[in-house]
Amino acid sequence: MSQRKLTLGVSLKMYFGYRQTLDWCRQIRAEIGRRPHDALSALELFVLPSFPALAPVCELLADTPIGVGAQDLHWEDAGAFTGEVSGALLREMGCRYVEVGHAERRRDFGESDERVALKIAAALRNGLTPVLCVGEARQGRPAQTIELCLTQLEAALESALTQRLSGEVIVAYEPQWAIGGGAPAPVEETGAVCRALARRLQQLLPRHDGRVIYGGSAGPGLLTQAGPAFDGLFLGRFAHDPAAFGAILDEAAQQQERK
Ligand SMILES: O=C(CO)COP(=O)(O)O
Repeated sequence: MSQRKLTLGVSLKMYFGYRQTLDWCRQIRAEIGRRPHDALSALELFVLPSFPALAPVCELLADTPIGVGAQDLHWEDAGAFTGEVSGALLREMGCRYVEVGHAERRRDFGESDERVALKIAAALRNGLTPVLCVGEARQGRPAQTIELCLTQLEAALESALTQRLSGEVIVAYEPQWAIGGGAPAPVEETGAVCRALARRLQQLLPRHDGRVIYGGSAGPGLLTQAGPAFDGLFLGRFAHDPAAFGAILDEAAQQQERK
């Protein structure tokens, strides 16, 4: 577990306009540039902007350690699917990651476990690393939460495993009730869920390192507080300030050094 790369991801959701996205990426690039290369080389970093900003963001971040990905994909690689974007296209344009099954997509766009599973398979088939989001809708007892999240994880990987697809999968554990709030869920609870998910992920994909990162009002200070409980963070609003992202980078670098 301690050998896993600490991972920091940011989803910009639909918060920023086009120019704002590019400005933010330039500032993030500057934050990266201010830090010694060695401190960052042990981390895995990715950013997920809106679809129309993907091409310029790929270009802007090409010479940095930050990978780029999309917030969604279709489960087919081509065809009559108006308004959709395929994993094949994402890969072709330089994306390395794709988010699948975020709570907002499950809740607002009716994304079922079956669709999530097909999208995970599409991501792996196209050489993209899926960032699979799981998490409970309401705060419950830890044992219940773990069971629910393990069920979501198994359902999400079912198509990929049946098709014998393999590849790195990053799981983002995001308790839905902690998303968009003022503070993250308590580390004592989320740490146990992350560890249970990591164990199962490694059983399901034994050849991969199976990282489980935490998301839901995550911000500066959380990684230090959580210690080895998380393999990293999936950030939203609290990474909008580039300086806050820089502070989280420093925490991650320090933590990686201690491993
Ligand atoms: O959903 C999230 C990341 O995908 C978390 O968002 P917030 O950190 O803004 O709550």
